[in-house]
Amino acid sequence: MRYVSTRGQAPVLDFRAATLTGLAADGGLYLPEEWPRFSHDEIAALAGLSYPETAARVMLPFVGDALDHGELLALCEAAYGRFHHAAVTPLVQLDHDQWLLELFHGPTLAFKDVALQLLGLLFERFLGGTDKHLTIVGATSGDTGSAAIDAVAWRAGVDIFMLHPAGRVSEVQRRQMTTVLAPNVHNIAIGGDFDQAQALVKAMFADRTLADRYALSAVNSINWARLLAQVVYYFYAAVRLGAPGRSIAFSVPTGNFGDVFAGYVAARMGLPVAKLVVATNVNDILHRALSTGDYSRGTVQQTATPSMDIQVSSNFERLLFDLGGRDGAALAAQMARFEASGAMRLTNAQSQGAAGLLTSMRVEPDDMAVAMRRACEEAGQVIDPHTAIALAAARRLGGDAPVVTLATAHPAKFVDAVERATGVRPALPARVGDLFEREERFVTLPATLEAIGGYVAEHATPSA
Ligand SMILES: Cc1ncc(COP(=O)(O)O)c(C=O)c1O
Ligand SMILES: N[C@@H](CCOP(=O)(O)O)C(=O)O
Repeated sequence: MRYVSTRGQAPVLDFRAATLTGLAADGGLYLPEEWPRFSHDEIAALAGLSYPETAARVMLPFVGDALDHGELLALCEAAYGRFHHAAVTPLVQLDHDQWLLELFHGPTLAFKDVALQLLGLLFERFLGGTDKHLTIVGATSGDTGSAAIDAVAWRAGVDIFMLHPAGRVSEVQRRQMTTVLAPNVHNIAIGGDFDQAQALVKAMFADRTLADRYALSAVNSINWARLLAQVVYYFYAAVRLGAPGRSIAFSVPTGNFGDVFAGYVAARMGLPVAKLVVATNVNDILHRALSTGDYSRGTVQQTATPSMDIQVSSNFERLLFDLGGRDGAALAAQMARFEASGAMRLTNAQSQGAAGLLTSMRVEPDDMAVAMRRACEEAGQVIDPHTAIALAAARRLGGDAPVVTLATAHPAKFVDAVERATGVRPALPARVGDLFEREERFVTLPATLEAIGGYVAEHATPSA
């Protein structure tokens, strides 16, 4: 399988190189040259497989000769062996046609673990036997950071520099990152919002001297391997609910558009997906783009769903590329317009293509709180605020097919918002129970390339 950049100018790579590279050298994002298709029978054959077995089957067509089936399966077994539920991502029924897919049973209690536990192992595997040193630079609005740190802390040959917006992540989220005191972990709080952190990460990749000298790599969903691992749970859930014999809808709390794009990939591979509901909070750029064609940045507002406080959604670029005829030059021009002015319009092909599968909704804070309360009172489920955004949208836009809402985080990560809405104060699982006693370590830096790039250059190890 070969990987091409959405902006058409970067070298075409294989799976191993795309995984280690992260962002493409032309500023674009890597995508497979074509979508592998699963037949009806191949999807049916996933029934009854364990999560790691499903993962290996679904991902194998994408890895080319980087790994054979046995090697990929062994990595999946190791990654998902760290989850605290036998099903890895269990389904919970709320009522006759509404389901939750619990994605938060990994080490850091959010869906990011599903991809990052595997990505950590892929990095190790692909670097094994070389003296290459990798420098991961990442941005987080709360959950990617801790999951990535957990996945690579203490590993030889890798340093991680993780930027988070100071004061804009929950206390649990911050402590999950800053209490990991491994020497290869560097937490940086920036004065700014997530969009600024993400822009700084992309600017570091654009500085080719820095990127090449330190072999920069990504753990955000700009890295294709992140998304690939997230495709798996769409298959896993849909097959459990009757696919390929019936279509399943998914509702996804959306910020950087990675999770929902993974659902789009599953549909392109042949999974019968009735629809994908893109649920946003008041930072609604994606809802506006999908409902009116206007992709224009607003100011990031702080909400009770901090992980979705994002106005520039990296992976939307992948969707626009795929729906717009995979024309790298045209997409590069469209993105340049957006980067220069903060606004651009979707083409007819992009809008109409999206409308065939995606529908969207902006969920207001009160409706989010109602969704939390209702899940608690009617189904005995305490859900986190991000999940509640998607559940509120699922109830409004679901339609006839069964709807699976992705439950992206454990409610104890956002304990104050959950308590306000439900009166219940969920406890952290015992495995992270001493989080508030642990020592924290991070630096605070201005949100400038000079400050952040300088810090990375000072503390990173040059690649061999
Ligand atoms: C708990 C939670 N829900 C939803 C999202 C949004 O997911 P995505 O950025 O893939 O759209 C995030 C952040 O990624 C998150 O941490
Ligand atoms: N919500 C995310 C933001 C980064 O998204 P990613 O999927 O691109 O890593 C977070 O929790 O950090």
